[in-house]
Amino acid sequence: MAKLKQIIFDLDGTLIDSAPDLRAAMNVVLVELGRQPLDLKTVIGFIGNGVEKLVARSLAATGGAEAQLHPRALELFLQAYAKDKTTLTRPFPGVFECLDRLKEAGIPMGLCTNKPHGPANEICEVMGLDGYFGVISGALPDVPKKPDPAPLLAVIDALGGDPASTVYVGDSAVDYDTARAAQVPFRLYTQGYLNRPLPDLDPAHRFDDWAQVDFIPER
Ligand SMILES: O=C(O)COP(=O)(O)O
Ligand SMILES: [Mg+2]
Repeated sequence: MAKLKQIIFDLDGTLIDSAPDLRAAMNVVLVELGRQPLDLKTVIGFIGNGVEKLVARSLAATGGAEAQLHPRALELFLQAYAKDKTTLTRPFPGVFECLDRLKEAGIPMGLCTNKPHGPANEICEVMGLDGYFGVISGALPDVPKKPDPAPLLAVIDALGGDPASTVYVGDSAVDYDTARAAQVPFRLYTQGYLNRPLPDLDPAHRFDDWAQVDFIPER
């Protein structure tokens, strides 16, 4: 890898443990539709490809994802999540200390998430994460999502860097696929929402503790 110039993070399952609020909002929808609520582990398995997929997978798991039901379920989900985005959400241990170290080292940082752009920005603000990032990029309608490399490449560009000297830090196979497609070095946080094994990923490129990880060893 070229000398690290900038670092970009995924949000859900990487910096924040947001699944409990995603599950709560999803269960508001399911109960409203007369379906059974889902447990946390099941919902975690559905996170990573954006809210449209989360809703579709939750419908499929509770009686069927009829195409005509999806838009209404998505609208109900977004309403419920807008009301209650951070009540049960917490940063993973050591995240802020790590971001502080990188900020002190003068490393430009960005965020690239499949969470919708509005909620992603609001959550970062409420949780005090917004001050670390030069760019916060969330999902927008009709714009490709990860694993398409476009959103990650756009953040790299906006920060003024290039793929080879960037690290993308994520928790999912979607993030891994995105980094590969963008030819960006990748680090996996193993305590997030990984729902597909990544046998090709070098063990040295995985970490399970934000307090221990050193993204800039070549300093
Ligand atoms: O919204 C999702 O499905 C996942 O969001 P993430 O890209 O921050 O992990
Ligand atoms: Mg994630």
